[in-house]
Amino acid sequence: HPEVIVQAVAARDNARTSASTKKHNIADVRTSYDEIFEDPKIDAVFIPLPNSLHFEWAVRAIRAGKHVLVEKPSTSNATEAGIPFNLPELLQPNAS
Ligand SMILES: NC(=O)C1=CN([C@@H]2O[C@H](COP(=O)(O)OP(=O)(O)OC[C@H]3O[C@@H](n4cnc5c(N)ncnc54)[C@H](OP(=O)(O)O)[C@@H]3O)[C@@H](O)[C@H]2O)C=CC1
Ligand SMILES: O=C1OC[C@@H](O)[C@H](O)[C@H]1O
Repeated sequence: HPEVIVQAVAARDNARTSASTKKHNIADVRTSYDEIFEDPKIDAVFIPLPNSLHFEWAVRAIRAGKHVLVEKPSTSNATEAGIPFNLPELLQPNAS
């Protein structure tokens, strides 16, 4: 979409990630997910981590005030599934 800018990518292996981001003209590579959450220029995050990490990082992202697109399955069990969609942050205007 022309209004979407991929601002940054965060991953554990900076050298490997840089090869990929260069190919896609993404200049900004971070080594921690928290750096993404702390950046006010970033409105939304995409979470393509292994399944077991989806819940933890989706909740952290929502709590950081980001819009979240999380890969499926969004959580690992029924208990986790009830939590992200009921966080107080999602009651804020423009939350989704
Ligand atoms: N493959 C499939 O058939 C399907 C996948 N999905 C979802 O799509 C997304 C991408 O899938 P896929 O590429 O197979 O996922 P992978 O599990 O292969 O890759 C996920 C990435 O997460 C990063 N990562 C961060 N922490 C860890 C960790 N502790 N252990 C392993 N990787 C870690 C790695 O990136 P780095 O090394 O750069 O940090 C890794 O490349 C996932 O969210 C998955 O749940 C959904 C449906 C089907
Ligand atoms: O294989 C896959 O990995 C990524 C997912 O978004 C996709 O739906 C799935 O088929």
